[in-house]
Amino acid sequence: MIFANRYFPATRLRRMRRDDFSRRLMREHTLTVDDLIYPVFVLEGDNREQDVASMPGVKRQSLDRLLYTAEEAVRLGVPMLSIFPVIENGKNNEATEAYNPDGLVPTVVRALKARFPELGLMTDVALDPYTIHGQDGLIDDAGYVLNDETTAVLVRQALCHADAGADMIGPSDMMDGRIGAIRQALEEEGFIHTKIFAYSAKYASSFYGPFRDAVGSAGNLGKADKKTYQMDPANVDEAVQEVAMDLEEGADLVMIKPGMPYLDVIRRVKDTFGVPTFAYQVSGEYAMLKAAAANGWLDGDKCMMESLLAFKRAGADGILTYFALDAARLLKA
Ligand SMILES: NCC(=O)CCC(=O)O
Ligand SMILES: [Mg+2]
Repeated sequence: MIFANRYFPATRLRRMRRDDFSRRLMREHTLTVDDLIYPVFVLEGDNREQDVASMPGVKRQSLDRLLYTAEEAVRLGVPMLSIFPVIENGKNNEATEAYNPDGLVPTVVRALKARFPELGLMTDVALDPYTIHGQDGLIDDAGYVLNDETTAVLVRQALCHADAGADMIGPSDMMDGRIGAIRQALEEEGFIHTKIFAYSAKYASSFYGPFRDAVGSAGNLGKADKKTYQMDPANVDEAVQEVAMDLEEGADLVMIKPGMPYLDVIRRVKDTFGVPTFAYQVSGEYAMLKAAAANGWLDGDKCMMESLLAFKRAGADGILTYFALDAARLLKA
């Protein structure tokens, strides 16, 4: 008999796997509620709630309804919400609504902070909800997204969110130099505690489709793509460079997005920098798992928990996920 492992049978790895107690003792990674960030979609107006067809279980809600969702997040111990606005009126080429102090996001932040001061709030800093063309920045006549002109608007947007009480600013736009510009402006205006959660390695992914349905930017974007500013899915050294720059410029936390198809990037970033590193399990990942579960092809709860644990194993400190409340409920049970 030929043994692949010459120590066999002295070493039987199945010995430790045989019983639940020994499996628990040797478990290397765990998922807890502290790892979860819940992205929410907010609508203008009152008493409004809409299902997102491609994201079963996810809703767009007006503020009065969102307060109940926030209350549930607090009850379950989820540390933070990430707020995404659905802008129905006021889109233009200059994205002026992005820094309106009485706009949807600042209004929602003030109301949530007043009601649930202990619940962390992150706001998205990017112009795609506010532009007619659905790009994350200002464009020139050829449709090219202008870096420095966009950054100037992002700075105004970030200050507007910080002034409303946002705990974390999440620039998701991928302009060069925007973390430094935002950090400098925050410092100058006295917002020294406002954290910057940098979407550092955001790939030009096809897994964002359902999100664009949710915020209603899919129609605006049409057939255009974001490849001149988001990263090429083929690259990983470039992600390291992106993260290095964002940290140098003053980011407090960094993100890799999407999640599950990019676990190698998470591991590389965590090992290289050892800083707070997060994954975004994006809308397309959520939709895939939900669709398979709805068909009876996968066990939805088990695959959800396994996918979230995989981010921890890959080195992530936490995960932005549309499953946050569902996972928190299971963890509590
Ligand atoms: N800036 C936020 C996103 O693009 C979210 C993507 C997704 O969940 O698909
Ligand atoms: Mg960058």
